[in-house]
Amino acid sequence: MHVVVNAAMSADGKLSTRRREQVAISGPEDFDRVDALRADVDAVMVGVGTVLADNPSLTLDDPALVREREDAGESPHPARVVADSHARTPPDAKLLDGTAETFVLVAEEEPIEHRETLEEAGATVVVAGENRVALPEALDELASHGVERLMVEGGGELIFSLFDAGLVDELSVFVAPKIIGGRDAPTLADGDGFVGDFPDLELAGVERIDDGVLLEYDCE
Ligand SMILES: NC(=O)c1ccc[n+]([C@@H]2O[C@H](COP(=O)([O-])OP(=O)(O)OC[C@H]3O[C@@H](n4cnc5c(N)ncnc54)[C@H](O)[C@@H]3O)[C@@H](O)[C@H]2O)c1
Ligand SMILES: Nc1nc(=O)c(N)c(NC[C@H](O)[C@H](O)[C@H](O)COP(=O)(O)O)[nH]1
Repeated sequence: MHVVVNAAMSADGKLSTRRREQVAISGPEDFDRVDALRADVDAVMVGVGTVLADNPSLTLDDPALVREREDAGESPHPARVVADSHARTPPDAKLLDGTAETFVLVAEEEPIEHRETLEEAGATVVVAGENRVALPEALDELASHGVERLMVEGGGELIFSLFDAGLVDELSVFVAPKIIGGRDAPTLADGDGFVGDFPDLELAGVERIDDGVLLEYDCE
C-alpha cells in the first residue's frame, strides 16, 4: 500500500492550538490541493483525536473531482478510515453520514457491543491489535478491501505511529507563516518521539503557495 501523509502546520510545527480546536492553517489554494490529493486515493485516514476535535467529513468538496472519479469507474468519494482503538467515534460523526464507505479500526479488547454500535451507525469495523490498533495489520486488512493508495490527514499521534512503524511513503506539509506555540499544542509527529534512528526524509519539492510554503518529501 502507498501511504501519503499530508498536514498543515504553523512555522513552529503546530497542527492546532493547545485547546485542540480546529484552526485554518492552510489557505484556499492549499485546501484545493488537499481536495485533489483526496480525489487521487482510495481512502483518507485520521486518528479519532481529529474526529473528536474537528468532526471532519473527509469527502471531496469539488464536484468536478467527484465526476472525474465516477468517469474513471471509481466511487464518488474515497473511503474514510479512523484509527480508533477504543471505539470513541460518535455514531453521529460526519464521517458516518453514509456519503462514503467508512472503516473504523479498533483494538481486540474493545467490547463487542461497541463494535456493533459503530456497525449500526454504518461503519465497517476492522479489528487489529490487542489494546491499540496495530497499524501494519490494519493497513493489510484495508488492502484486502481494495485500498491501495491511502492518504493520512493527521493528527500528530497517528502520524508519529505511522512513521514509527515505517509505513509512510510520502509526506507533504504546508507551512503557514504564523506561530501558534504552546508545549501542549499538537505537532506534526507527537507520540513518544524518536531518540535515535530518526526516519530520514528526502526533499522532493518546495513550492510557494498561498502565503506559505509546501514541502514535499519522499520517505525511505
Ligand atoms: N493542521 C492539520 O493538518 C491537522 C490535521 C489533523 C488534525 N489536526 C489537529 O490535530 C489534533 C488531533 O490530533 P491528535 O494527535 O490529538 O489525535 P489523532 O487524530 O492523531 O488521533 C490519536 C488517537 O488515535 C487513536 N489511535 C488508534 N491507534 C493508534 C495508533 N496506532 N497510534 C496512534 N493513535 C492511534 C488513539 O485513540 C489516539 O488517541 C486536533 O487538534 C486537530 O485539529 C490538524
Ligand atoms: N490540510 C489542512 N489544513 C488545515 O489548515 C487544517 N486545519 C487541516 N485539518 C485537517 C483536519 O482533519 C480537518 O478537520 C479536515 O481538513 C477537515 O476536513 P473536511 O473539510 O471536514 O472534509 N488540514
